[in-house]
Amino acid sequence: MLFQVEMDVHLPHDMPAERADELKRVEKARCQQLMRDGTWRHLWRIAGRYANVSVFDVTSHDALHEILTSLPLFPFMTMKVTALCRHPSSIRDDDR
Ligand SMILES: O=C(O)C[C@H]1C=CC(=O)O1
Repeated sequence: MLFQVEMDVHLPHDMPAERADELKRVEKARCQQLMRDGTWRHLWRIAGRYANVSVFDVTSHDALHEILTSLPLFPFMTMKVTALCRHPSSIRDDDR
């Protein structure tokens, strides 16, 4: 099951820089682990914002919820989730 997830990051302005850097470091490691295993299919920065648009490939809604809520930056992000389905004109076999 594919889902588009738009994530907006809102780190508190008074968060110490070392704490923010550490959160970003562990978030990056987790993200790249999920990308390597095929769960986090796409990751794009939204130009001009501390936000991304991502595509996740998961087995269930519950699996997506578990992944998103366990991200290190989850407490500091707002997320918008959109279910995706195959477009009839797509030429990509893995778009499902
Ligand atoms: O930077 C972001 O968009 C937030 C988050 C998503 C991947 C990652 O490494 O951090």
